Amino acid sequence: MDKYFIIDFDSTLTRVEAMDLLASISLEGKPQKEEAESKIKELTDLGMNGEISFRDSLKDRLLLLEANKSHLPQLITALKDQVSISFKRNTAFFNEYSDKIYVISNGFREYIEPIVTSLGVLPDHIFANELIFDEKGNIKGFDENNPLSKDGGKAAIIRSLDLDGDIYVIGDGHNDYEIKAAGLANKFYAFTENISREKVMEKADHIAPSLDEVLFENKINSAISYPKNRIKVLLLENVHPIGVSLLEKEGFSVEVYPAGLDEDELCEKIKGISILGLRSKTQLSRKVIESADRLMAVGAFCIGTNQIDLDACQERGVAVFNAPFSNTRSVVELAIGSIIMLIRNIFDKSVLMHHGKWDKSASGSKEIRGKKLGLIGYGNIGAQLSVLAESIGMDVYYYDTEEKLALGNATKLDSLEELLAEADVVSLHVDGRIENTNIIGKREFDLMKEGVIFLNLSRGHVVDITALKEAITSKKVAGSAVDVFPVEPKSNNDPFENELRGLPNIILTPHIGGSTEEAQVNIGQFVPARIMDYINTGTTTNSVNFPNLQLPRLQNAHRLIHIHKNVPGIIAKINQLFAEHEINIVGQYLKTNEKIGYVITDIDKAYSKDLIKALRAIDHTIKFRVLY
Ligand SMILES: NC(=O)C1=CN([C@@H]2O[C@H](COP(=O)(O)OP(=O)(O)OC[C@H]3O[C@@H](n4cnc5c(N)ncnc54)[C@H](O)[C@@H]3O)[C@@H](O)[C@H]2O)C=CC1
Ligand SMILES: O=C(O)C(=O)COP(=O)(O)O
Repeated sequence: MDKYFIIDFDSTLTRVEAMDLLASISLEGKPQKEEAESKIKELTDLGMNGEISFRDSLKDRLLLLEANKSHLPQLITALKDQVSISFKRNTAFFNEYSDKIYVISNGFREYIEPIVTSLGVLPDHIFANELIFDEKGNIKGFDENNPLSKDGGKAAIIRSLDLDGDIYVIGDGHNDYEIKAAGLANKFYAFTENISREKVMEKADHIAPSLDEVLFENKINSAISYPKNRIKVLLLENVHPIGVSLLEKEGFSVEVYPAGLDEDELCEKIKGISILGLRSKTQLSRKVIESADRLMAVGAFCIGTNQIDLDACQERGVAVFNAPFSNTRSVVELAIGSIIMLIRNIFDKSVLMHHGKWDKSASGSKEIRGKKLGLIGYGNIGAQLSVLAESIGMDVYYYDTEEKLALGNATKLDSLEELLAEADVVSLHVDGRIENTNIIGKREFDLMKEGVIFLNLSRGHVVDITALKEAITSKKVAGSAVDVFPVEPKSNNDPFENELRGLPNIILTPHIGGSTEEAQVNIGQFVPARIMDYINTGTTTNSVNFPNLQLPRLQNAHRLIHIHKNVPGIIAKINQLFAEHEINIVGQYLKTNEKIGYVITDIDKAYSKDLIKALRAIDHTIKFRVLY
């Protein structure tokens, strides 16, 4: 059975309503511009939602336009730029199916024809209204005999075409749905790439956020291998709205959840999810990863990735990305602020003041100038804190298990013990690997100077909390700032339980080291960009568990992405298959790490389904996908 596609013009084939655009051109410089434009928009919506008759809407809008023939070339040029993105990328569909595609619009042929014929639509497959001009070229009305100027006009056209086959209508308006309502179409696709009208979506057989979705549903080759709206994204823990909107703009179906989820909840929720976004709270365990059936990528919208079982992700071919330095500065500023507050006992004094007590005294209050800051962990945060602390007069010492360049005048120490004995202020900035559990406990506090200031803004499990409590109670530690805890509440509605509560000169903060607007915006932009690069091109730059490959944009080729266990001979097997299928390789990129191999092969356009089957069947294949 042949399939016919009936496509609407305004807000479907183009991103805008042509009449709105014409109004902005014809009313340019006129005092009534603003008022007229908003009335035109209102009338368009009323008509599109089926709340007033289409004819009335059209008539009233034309009157408000005050347009002239001379405005049309400008309108056509502007509209060419406004062809909907998914239509623009699917010109192959228009060429291949030209005898099956009709554009039926209540708009006007004068501007529709030049736009849609340039896409490949045949002139006699375009049905639209026609303008009437007066002798000065002013638009004075429309041809009232044209069926499209009347309500039910689209259905009348379809009836007259008498098409022999299945009819699929793609449009954003109520008048498109009317074709289906008249029993003249097999399916009505509500097209939502440009505008989503609730009333129209309610009536639709299928919501199509892009033309790719319609083509995919009808098993027609589209310009992209898989419609983006079918890729489900789940974002947990209040990811910044900018991150949400970037992923939505990309066309993914995004669900957001404000808090973390525990293991069992996540095992359920992760089903069907292709991209998971989380922050420091959500534990992404092996059990969760094994419950996932479509997971391709994980975005940690933070620095730390210790909450994610990276090995399990790797074994399942799930690439993990993070934002390694988007909130670094925020943590550093909190550390500097905390050191000054603690060394002056400001918090306790402030609490006393709130209780009406005036305790003016210099006893126990010091400057930070000339004090020794001991940094444990000299990574991104440690190193930046080193620079800032030095610039306000501290003497910086650091200890890192890896060889690190000393910045400014910082002094590298060879052991943790040396550092603990030296520092007036100890600040922890190690990563959250499991081996770092309780690296600071009773023994380490004992090694510190009397009256030391101690900060942990890294991860909760690296400090033995009971030992810290004892060190504070015994006055060994004179002040402490703790931002991270072995157990943290799942959301703002859950209580905070910890034995450090109520101790003197201790600043407790709810894991907000990275919680500044600047940092969250940075992260919200950084992580989606990495994920989109990965999904669209296979690029793995900044992935924390995949071999890092920066790939060129795909041009006129198919990209085959093969992830496999790193065992000998896989690449040979892949290439042998290409040779057997007489496939010309345009480019090939390979990188491995200890566990997996990542091979990207760009090939000429033609390939058979058998080749894809054979590639998937290679032993030790973890994941395989095709991009084109
Ligand atoms: N409180 C908060 O909101 C935030 C906390 N963080 C946490 O801060 C920590 C540091 O972050 P970055 O500096 O970006 O990480 P990084 O990975 O750049 O630096 C960590 C450094 O610690 C060193 N290291 C690891 N174990 C060590 C040990 N036992 N002894 C001495 N050195 C050790 C590593 O060699 C590395 O140089 C991480 O745990 C991260 O998760 C990060 C951002 C915000
Ligand atoms: O970036 C990190 O590693 C942090 O600890 C900050 O985590 P958050 O995004 O606040 O859950």
